[in-house]
Amino acid sequence: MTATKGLEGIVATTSKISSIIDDTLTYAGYDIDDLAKNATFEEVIYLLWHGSLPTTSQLAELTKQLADNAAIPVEVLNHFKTYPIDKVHPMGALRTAISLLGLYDDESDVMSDEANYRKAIRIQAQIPTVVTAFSRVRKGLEPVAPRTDLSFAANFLYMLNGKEPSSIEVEAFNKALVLHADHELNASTFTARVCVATLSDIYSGVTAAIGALKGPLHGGANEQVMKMLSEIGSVDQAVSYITAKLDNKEKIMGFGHRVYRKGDPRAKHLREMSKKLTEITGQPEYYEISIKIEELVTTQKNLPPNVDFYSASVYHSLGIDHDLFTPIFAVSRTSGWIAHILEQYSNNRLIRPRAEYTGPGLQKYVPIEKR
Ligand SMILES: CC(=O)SCCNC(=O)CCNC(=O)[C@H](O)C(C)(C)COP(=O)(O)OP(=O)(O)OC[C@H]1O[C@@H](n2cnc3c(N)ncnc32)[C@H](O)[C@@H]1OP(=O)(O)O
Ligand SMILES: O=C([O-])CC(=O)C(=O)O
Repeated sequence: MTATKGLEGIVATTSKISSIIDDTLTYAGYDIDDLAKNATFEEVIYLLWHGSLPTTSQLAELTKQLADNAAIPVEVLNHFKTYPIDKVHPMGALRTAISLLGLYDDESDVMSDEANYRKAIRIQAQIPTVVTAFSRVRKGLEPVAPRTDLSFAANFLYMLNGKEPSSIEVEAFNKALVLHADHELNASTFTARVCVATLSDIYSGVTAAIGALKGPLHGGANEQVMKMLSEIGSVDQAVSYITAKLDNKEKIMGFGHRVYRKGDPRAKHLREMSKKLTEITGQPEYYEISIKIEELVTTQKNLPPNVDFYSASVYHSLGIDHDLFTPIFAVSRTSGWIAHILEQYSNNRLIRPRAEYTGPGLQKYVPIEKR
């Protein structure tokens, strides 16, 4: 038995949900470029969960189900108030809150297809409420109740800020949600599938996935990108900052990818949005610094930006706190995690690979007084 470090190139499952072939990303056969330009996030949820785009009535039904289930139990809201609020990262709060939501769901451990679909709706509907309510509670503000007349993207920004977003803000946020929704067998999705392949419940699968997304080599990179942009501060500082990091063999967050070689097709949509939004907010430097970093890292390391790179300046331009960037990734990726969880249940086998043993040879037990 020989191990493949990081399981690189190992095909671990079949899936109908999304594919990355020759650097092209598709959701159920639809090119991400097409979806990013045309689709709402609600349509993408339907596509990932059902394998086809919804009709008008199917979309209306899903939208209503999401709206009807968006409120979260008061116990979860009260729980936030018990957290050591100034020390808690919102990804830790989110991981705990999704687990907690499972305790208040009467169907948490009911494993029928119908119950699993109802739980899927509840989790997808409630995750924006959890993220936005936590954000407000930690600032001493009252949570804003979800509205039933706004789109998923608009409702998130409304619950976060307590005021209706502009159309360009909704367009940008919807696009970001569409672009982050699914990505084949990335680390957090694999985690979710491993978890539920033991026939554990959906809440456990999503909680486990949030834990995996949190790391800076995966979803946590977007917050780190913003930290880097803030540290650089102006275009003329970019060369010395990036060169020093690369000379020091440090990774530049938001660059590189395990699967893409020529580049991440999602990045260009966010680059375009970043340009537009930073002009509107009067902070074009964040876009200009990003462009300079891209030029440096692609020429010096031949590494293109991934989805996390330009999402940072997009979310910053929407006025979103930097430590909410990764929870927002989770809000979107929940749609993909759930699609994969349901697919795993539908054709399940325990996921249990082997390890190549590299420890000592056979030892004889030595009594403690003789060691
Ligand atoms: C949504 C997402 O999860 S997208 C990814 C988000 N993560 C990041 O942006 C973090 C920065 N990027 C990385 O750490 C990596 O590119 C990963 C984790 C995304 C992919 O990593 P892997 O396929 O395991 O590649 P690995 O980390 O082994 O890197 C291969 C080589 O490229 C270098 N490299 C990879 N990414 C970077 C980077 N961002 N900056 C500088 N060098 C890099 C490595 O140092 C390594 O060099 P070496 O062979 O000289 O040691
Ligand atoms: O696929 C990956 O390894 C990481 C990624 O880009 C994603 O999860 O969107």
